[in-house]
Amino acid sequence: MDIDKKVWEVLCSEEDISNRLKELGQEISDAYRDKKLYVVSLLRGSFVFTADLVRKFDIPVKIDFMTTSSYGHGTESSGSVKIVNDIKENLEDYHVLVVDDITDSGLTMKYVMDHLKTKNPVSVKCCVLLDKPERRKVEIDPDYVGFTIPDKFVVGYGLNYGDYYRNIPYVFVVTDKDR
Ligand SMILES: O=P(O)(O)OC[C@H]1O[C@H](OP(=O)(O)OP(=O)(O)O)[C@H](O)[C@@H]1O
Ligand code: HPA
Repeated sequence: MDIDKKVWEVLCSEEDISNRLKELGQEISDAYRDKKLYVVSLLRGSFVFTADLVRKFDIPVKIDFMTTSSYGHGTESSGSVKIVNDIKENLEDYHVLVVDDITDSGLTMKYVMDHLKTKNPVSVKCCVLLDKPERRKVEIDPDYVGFTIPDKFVVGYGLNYGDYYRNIPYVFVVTDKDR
């Protein structure tokens, strides 16, 4: 993708994201009140979303990070998910909530949730900012979703293209200038 020959179309503005995160934060706080909650955030893409989301919780929470990788520099999943860095803590007493920026093919979230279940937590659910159900390759239906989006490659707010643009504070779609 030659980014200079493209236009950026905003899909989720900073205001859209901020408003939706307040709702999600409240919903998740209500669901896990009086439960031991452990957020497992999937690096690198989820660092922005996780930082903003957990600050909307009004309940105590432990937070740790796993690093997963499947896309490399491209716009298509390699089909195989690698856990580059795993959780070290014993999760047996905890309700785990996996937080990621996007569920696309679903391969990453399915693989990580299956992996975390082997650590015998009380429960495992997931929360994603963006859900792209048209691209699913495995069956997975995220428990908490910020926005359901069409089948477009999206960038910004943690999501990268060629390792850039993660720092853009909104989500945008890149399209051809002459379309
Ligand atoms: O549903 P899927 O098709 O598996 O795609 C979703 C995953 O792909 C991206 O991660 P990536 O492997 O690109 O690593 P990154 O988090 O470092 O960007 C994204 O952050 C999700 O974790
Ligand atoms: O649409 C996307 N954009 C950026 N990274 C991604 N990883 C999976 N899908 C996407």
